[in-house]
Amino acid sequence: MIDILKGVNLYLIGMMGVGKTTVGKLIAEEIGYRFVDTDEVIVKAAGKSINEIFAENGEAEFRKLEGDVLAQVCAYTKLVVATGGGIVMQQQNWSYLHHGLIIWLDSPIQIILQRLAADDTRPLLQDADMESKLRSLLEQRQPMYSQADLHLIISATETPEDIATRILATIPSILKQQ
Ligand SMILES: Nc1ncnc2c1ncn2[C@@H]1O[C@H](COP(=O)(O)OP(=O)(O)OP(=O)(O)O)[C@@H](O)[C@H]1O
Ligand SMILES: O=C(O)C1=C[C@@H](O)[C@@H](O)[C@H](O)C1
Ligand SMILES: [Mg+2]
Repeated sequence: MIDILKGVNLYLIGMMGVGKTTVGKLIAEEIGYRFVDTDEVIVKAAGKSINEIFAENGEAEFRKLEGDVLAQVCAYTKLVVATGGGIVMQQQNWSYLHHGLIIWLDSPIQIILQRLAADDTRPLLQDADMESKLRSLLEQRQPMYSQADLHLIISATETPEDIATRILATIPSILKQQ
């Protein structure tokens, strides 16, 4: 795997809670790549949580930081990059994502709702009606996510290890198409 990838970065995109961070770490470990999470880099650089950045600086500032981090990250090779769920909405970010292989982790909203019901670390989901909020975000983002090189629909019973294995098994066929 490591040989056929030739150092090309893997970018995981998709909605909040779909498992980009969890699965990304497993893939990186498996193929000997380094793991980077754009959300984690932003939090470290800003010295505050994502909730605090949204509350104190606003979403627009968060999106600017996110774009800056992505621009820096794509200068490196041999990375698995877990991105924030909204990274796909800035057109400029696609010029960076297309430097690597883009993998869309997609799962039914009900699965995401179950996972994030008790999680208050995602400012965009601090809404009385989390389900409607998720649906409306997905509706806006779906056309962008669908520009990925690989679209993986995740079922409720698949473990992060299953998903990582499925991604790695599929990569050779996407590389051939390119
Ligand atoms: N396949 C899975 N099965 C069960 N739980 C999972 C699975 N993948 C992720 N989780 C759990 O769901 C939660 C969200 O996962 P994770 O943080 O990896 O999502 P994310 O896509 O990185 O979200 P964000 O865009 O907000 O960063 C975590 O608690 C994680 O342990
Ligand atoms: O889907 C989104 O817009 C977000 C997802 C998270 O990864 C964080 O980047 C932040 O909570 C925003
Ligand atoms: Mg994440």
